[in-house]
Amino acid sequence: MTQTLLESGAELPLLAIFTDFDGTLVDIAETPDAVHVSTELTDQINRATRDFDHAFAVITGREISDIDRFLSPLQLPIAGAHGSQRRRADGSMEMLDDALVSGAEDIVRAIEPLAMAHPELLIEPKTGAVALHYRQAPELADPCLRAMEEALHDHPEFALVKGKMVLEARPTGFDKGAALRAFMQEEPFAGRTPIFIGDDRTDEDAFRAAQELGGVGIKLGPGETAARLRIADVASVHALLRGLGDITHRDEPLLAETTAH
Ligand SMILES: O=P(O)(O)OC[C@H]1O[C@H](O[C@H]2O[C@H](CO)[C@@H](O)[C@H](O)[C@H]2O)[C@H](O)[C@@H](O)[C@@H]1O
Repeated sequence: MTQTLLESGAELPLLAIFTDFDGTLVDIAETPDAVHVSTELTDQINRATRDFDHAFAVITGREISDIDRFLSPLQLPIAGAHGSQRRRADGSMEMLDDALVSGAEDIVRAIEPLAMAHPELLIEPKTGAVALHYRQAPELADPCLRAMEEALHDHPEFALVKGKMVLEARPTGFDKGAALRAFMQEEPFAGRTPIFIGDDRTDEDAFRAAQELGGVGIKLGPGETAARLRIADVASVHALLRGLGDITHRDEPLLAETTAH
């Protein structure tokens, strides 16, 4: 993509970078807590926030507190739990309705019997959302689906979303696309060209939103997608962020000017 932007002869627009976390910034691991976050990655994200004038945000299915813990000491703008939690660039939080918080707690209670009968299953409760993981027991995908569908039957204010070996309940009306649009109305994102990088079905809303706002979606890995561009793997995402940062950062030009003699 860098090449395309440069070859077009146009000036590189000011970019707003949005990225998914699991499967995009870090490789997928066997359990949610087992992901590896290197100090190189936190250093690189720190540098990216500077390169993109702080217009760098994570839009994830995880809780905001989870991402803070993994990327400590960084405190980025983050949309968590698929957009139902949001911390703006100025640090202020968008508050979620109490009814949705207790609705998610109800859903946890409804699926607990299945998880207790099968200790390989993992419930990840979130503020205003719930994930049911079956990576350790793929054969339980169908019973998990039935349990989530039944739990959501009493909670039409929640939608079921399917991720990588996980079923999630998130409040209707919230998704990663809506979160990206909300960021794009605020400083320091407003007026910039959005790029969203993600790897999963739940990222499709954000690919579309970025592209409708004049930017581009970049899908990691195979599979049908609305994203206009693809990238191979997590290492390539890190390289792309580095490369874009290098050509964007105005104080440290990638190419030094030559002195005429
Ligand atoms: O939107 P994302 O940042 O991609 O988050 C999606 C979900 O990621 C986590 O689960 C996934 O990653 C785990 C660790 O690699 C893996 O064990 C699991 O099977 C995946 O589904 C996270 O636990 C969820 O809360 C996120 O919604």
